[in-house]
Amino acid sequence: GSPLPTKVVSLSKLVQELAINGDEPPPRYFFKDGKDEPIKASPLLSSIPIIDLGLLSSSSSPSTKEELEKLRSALSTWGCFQAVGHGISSSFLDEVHEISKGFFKLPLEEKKKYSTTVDELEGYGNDHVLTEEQILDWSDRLFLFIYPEDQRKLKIWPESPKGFREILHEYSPIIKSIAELLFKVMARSLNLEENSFSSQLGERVLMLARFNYYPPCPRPDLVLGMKPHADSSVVTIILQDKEVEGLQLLIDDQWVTVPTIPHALFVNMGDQMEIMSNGIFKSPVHRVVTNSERERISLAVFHAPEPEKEIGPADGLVGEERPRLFKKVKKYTDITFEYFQRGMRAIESAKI
Ligand SMILES: O=C(O)CCC(=O)C(=O)O
Ligand SMILES: [Fe+2]
Repeated sequence: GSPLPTKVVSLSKLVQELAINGDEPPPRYFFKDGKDEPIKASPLLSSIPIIDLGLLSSSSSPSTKEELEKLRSALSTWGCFQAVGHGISSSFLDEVHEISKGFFKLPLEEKKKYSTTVDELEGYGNDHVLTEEQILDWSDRLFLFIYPEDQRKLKIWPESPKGFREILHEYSPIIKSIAELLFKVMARSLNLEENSFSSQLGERVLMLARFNYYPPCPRPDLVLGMKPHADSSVVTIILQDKEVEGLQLLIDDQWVTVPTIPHALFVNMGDQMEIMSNGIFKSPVHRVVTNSERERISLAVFHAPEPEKEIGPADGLVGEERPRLFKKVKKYTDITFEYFQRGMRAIESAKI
């Protein structure tokens, strides 16, 4: 299994159960106490970069070079981009979205067969509660490890809706190969050897799928779907809801909404990529807001190194003009959960 690093006091109630009657959310969910500014977004001043993966995967042509430059610039300013030209059919992505939705639509008793427990990360549930003060997120989740393949815990892979498992088995290698392509082109964009990042990560990388379900919330001004955080992953690849926005990025101290682009994949850097790139690529702080009318569903896939691998700034990125910013880290994800629940950034602990 995947034991949690810190002592978990309890599991919180499923948000879906709280959302049924449209009652006022309990104060434990109030991210804002009503005294400060309510939760809102600022207008997006420049748009989030859109990168064509098709151009990046072709061999050197002038447009590949241009796209690599665009990628480097996107990752060193925003730390994220919308990926198009990824080669996955729109109908398959729709199927992935539909089965995710289908799972959360199942009766509660059916979903509870896959429930997480106090000492497991995997499964269906909600926030693991570490302290009484912890502010809870307005979302339910289904967490499943998809790699290493021989560690898939099929007994908690939902049997319904029909086709769920098959679709996740099919989606997993596709996302894995996109991540592998990204590691290569990210290295190339920094004039490094193609395997500079992937060789640090090892053969048996961990990949974790998180299906996020955000029910409508009667108090979007006070309650967040997911608290501000940066991902502890190397990269995260998200299939966003096609219709309902909710993801926001913290850019220059302002929260800006990520627009939905049907069938694009939203890619963001995690802290471990910020570390490996010696701070050149940014791991953006983001959050998810709620809305009172519509539910929202997303599927995030997190990519992490083989657990015994130590990762650190790539050699080619450390020099006289660019001092080493980070220590080497190992099992980085284990430390981040506690930082997150305390509202702190784990990457601070890796800084020299
Ligand atoms: O729901 C989303 O779009 C983003 C979710 C997220 O940030 C996460 O799962 O870490
Ligand atoms: Fe995230």
